[in-house]
Amino acid sequence: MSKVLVIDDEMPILESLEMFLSEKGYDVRTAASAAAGMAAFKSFAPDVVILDIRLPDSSGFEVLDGFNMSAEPPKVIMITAFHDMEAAITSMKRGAYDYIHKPLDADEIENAVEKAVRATEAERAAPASLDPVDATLDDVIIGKSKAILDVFKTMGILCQNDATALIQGETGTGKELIARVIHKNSKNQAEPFITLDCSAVVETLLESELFGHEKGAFTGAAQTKMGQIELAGRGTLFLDEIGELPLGIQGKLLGFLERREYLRVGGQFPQRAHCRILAATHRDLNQMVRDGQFRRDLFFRLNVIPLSVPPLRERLEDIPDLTHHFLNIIRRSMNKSHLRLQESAVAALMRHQWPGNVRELKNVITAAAIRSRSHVVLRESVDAVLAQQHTAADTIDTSPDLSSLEHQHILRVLRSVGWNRTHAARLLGISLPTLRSKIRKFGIDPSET
Ligand SMILES: Nc1ncnc2c1ncn2[C@@H]1O[C@H](COP(=O)(O)OP(=O)(O)OP(=O)(O)O)[C@@H](O)[C@H]1O
Repeated sequence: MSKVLVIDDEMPILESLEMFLSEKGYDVRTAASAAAGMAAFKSFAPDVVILDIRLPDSSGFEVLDGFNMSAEPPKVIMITAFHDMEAAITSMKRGAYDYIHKPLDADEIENAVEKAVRATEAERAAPASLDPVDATLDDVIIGKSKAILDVFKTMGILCQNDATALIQGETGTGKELIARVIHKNSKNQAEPFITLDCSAVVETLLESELFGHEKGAFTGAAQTKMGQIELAGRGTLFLDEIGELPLGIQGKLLGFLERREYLRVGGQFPQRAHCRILAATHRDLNQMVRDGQFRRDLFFRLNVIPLSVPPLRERLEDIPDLTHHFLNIIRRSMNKSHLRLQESAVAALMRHQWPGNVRELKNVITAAAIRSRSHVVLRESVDAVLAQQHTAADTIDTSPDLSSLEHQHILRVLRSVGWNRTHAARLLGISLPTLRSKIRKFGIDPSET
């Protein structure tokens, strides 16, 4: 039988909670002060404590700190009479499991206690030994599926030479990560790796961004400026979203790839370049060639060694390893070395279709971990994040408020592209800076997944 301790100085609350929770099958003790609460904690060893923030002899926060210093801290549900933002934030920051305000709602209390008990049980059921956090979490590509092993093979070839390559795959499949890893394993690894997102720069500035410009080349060109090709030195220039390159610049890029020479905007003397070009796109460049939107000759010139990254739904068997990897990253960034995922949650992750691919998986695990107030990310937290995503994608909002519709729609599009702002801006038909300002305006956050 799970044990619950209630600490509150209001007798009616103590009595009603004792009766209510006993009826629900819990072993309940009560205490009317901080001192009595600490004494009961030591003798009774509760699984869950319901703790009022205002107590006659001390603050509930100090009692909470005391519990958290014990060898086996209980799950603490803080309660307060005030709708107080600061108290709620302080409680969660100081390690409370949940926060509820008065007047107490029976269902809310029951749900919170049940969830806290389940979290405790999951923690006890989890293996005692922890996997050490891997030192190499950055720039590693996780996966053992046949599909990803094929990608590794092509990468191996690309690491031995400096051939141009085109990396194709849906949004969030890891194209930039792959480019970075190729660079890190190539002979010029000490040289720069520079990313230029072709869709994020307005057409008029793209040429100068790529090739640089001479002083006075156009209004506002007060100084000679190096382009990304020059800045990359003997390293790698990663051209992301190459499918968005305007046709005029496609011709100039082709000329550069063939001669390894280029002119700065407004320049007369060709510059020699040494960097390697890796390009990526989520679009079907073959189709774009057929539609006359992408130059055939440039496509063949880029696609010397094609590398196609399969969507996550075609390599679901990689999900357990990816999940483990992202959990390690979260452990490190949240400083929670004990964090782990309930085993049944992985099964739930393997049933999802992942339109936003690996980026979406990473976001879902992060959101579930942030929501979980225990060392174990419960399956129900993962389900809740996935369900929320699903609902947001499917529900037709009937709200008459235009601004909230805009907020919802932007959120929905961002989710559908795995939070890739560039793609979202394109789908929404607005510029990237406009999208950024709307994200700020509506306070949109990836943890809202
Ligand atoms: N196989 C993998 N192993 C580990 N992390 C991965 C893997 N694939 C993707 N990621 C992670 O997922 C996120 C998205 O990856 P990345 O930005 O490389 O995708 P992308 O295909 O370039 O996306 P986009 O087309 O939207 O630009 C990154 O945080 C990346 O580190």
